[in-house]
Amino acid sequence: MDTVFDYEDVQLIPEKCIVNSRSECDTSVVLGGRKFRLPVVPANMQTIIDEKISVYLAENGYFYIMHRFQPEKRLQFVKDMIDRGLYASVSVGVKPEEFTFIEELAAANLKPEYITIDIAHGHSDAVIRMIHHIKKHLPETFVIAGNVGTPEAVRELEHAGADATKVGIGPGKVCITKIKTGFGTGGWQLAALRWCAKAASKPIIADGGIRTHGDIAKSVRFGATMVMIGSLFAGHEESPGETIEIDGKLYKEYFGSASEFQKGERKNVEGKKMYVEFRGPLQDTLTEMEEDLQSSISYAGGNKLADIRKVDYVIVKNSIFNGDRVY
Ligand SMILES: NC(=O)C1=CN([C@@H]2O[C@H](COP(=O)(O)OP(=O)(O)OC[C@H]3O[C@@H](n4cnc5c(N)ncnc54)[C@H](OP(=O)(O)O)[C@@H]3O)[C@@H](O)[C@H]2O)C=CC1
Ligand SMILES: Nc1nc2c(ncn2[C@@H]2O[C@H](COP(=O)(O)O)[C@@H](O)[C@H]2O)c(=O)[nH]1
Repeated sequence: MDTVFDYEDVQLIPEKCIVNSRSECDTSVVLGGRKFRLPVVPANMQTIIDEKISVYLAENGYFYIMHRFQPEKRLQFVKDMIDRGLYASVSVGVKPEEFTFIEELAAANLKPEYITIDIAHGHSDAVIRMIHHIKKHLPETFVIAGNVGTPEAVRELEHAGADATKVGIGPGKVCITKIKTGFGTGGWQLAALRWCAKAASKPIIADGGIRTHGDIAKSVRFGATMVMIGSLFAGHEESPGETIEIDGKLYKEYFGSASEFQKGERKNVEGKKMYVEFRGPLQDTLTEMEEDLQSSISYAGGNKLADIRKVDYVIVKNSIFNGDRVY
């Protein structure tokens, strides 16, 4: 592998503008035959997404993936979304009861449009077995498999039948995998994305490490079709995490899916809890992301998302913030 770098080490190089207004730039993306307004999906974590947010995102043209941490509610969730005329998008693990859940969906003739296999170390036979299981019982469902961090893993999961792979092991804000195990793409997630994207023949979802809206454009440049984001979505008034007040300022709870707060025990803990600053309504962030991405497309000299893929870049090793705070 050649040079490695992360989001903050890279700047994209502008091309001559071809639009008269940033509003002409189209940020939409197609995944699994559906068109979404943004190439962004809030992380399938319990402090990021819930039923209400899922409905809001589906109704308003955004992609969502419901988390898998209240398994007793999942079947009804799929049914409710279908009854409302909305697409259903849920997550599964790989334990035996998760295989049963797929069979229950099929038996009830409930066919989610999207199922995401959400495992820390997705390059595994267990994930391959689950891909085969979903394709056998729900052949029309679009299967996203992850998480992985190598081209070999992308190829193997695609070969097993995955329709998209999710790349990112350890770059997350509440992740401690990199510290506790010494493994992962933390610190070089953007280069890992590029490495994986070169091997991919199907869409890639870049997962973790997004700290600014510009990082979304950088992900697209290096091969992502969609970008999964946790921390930037944790602080909204709709966010499911607890709201606390410190010295008159509001904060929201954000914890890892492999943290003791999620697991209820201190076993194989690879995640932590933090508090993020309150950011107001979710739609304000989605609108700002869209505006910023429209601007990115204009700097790329284009009018659609794919035009970002063509731009050149420089590596500026840890210097783009020049000592400034991000916000
Ligand atoms: N993207 C990332 O960097 C990471 C994300 N996470 C998130 O945390 C949540 C929990 O993940 P996960 O622990 O996989 O889910 P589960 O706790 O559901 O574990 C899934 C299965 O995989 C096994 N397993 C877990 N990790 C490994 C491993 N390193 N090697 C072999 N087998 C393993 C588990 O067994 P056993 O527990 O007995 O080993 C279990 O049978 C998920 O939402 C995941 O996305 C967690 C860590 C990293
Ligand atoms: N290593 C861990 N990674 C985790 C855990 N819970 C979630 N995640 C991953 O983080 C991203 C979100 O990253 P962010 O930088 O946008 O906040 C999420 O989608 C998961 O892939 C965990 O407990 N440990």
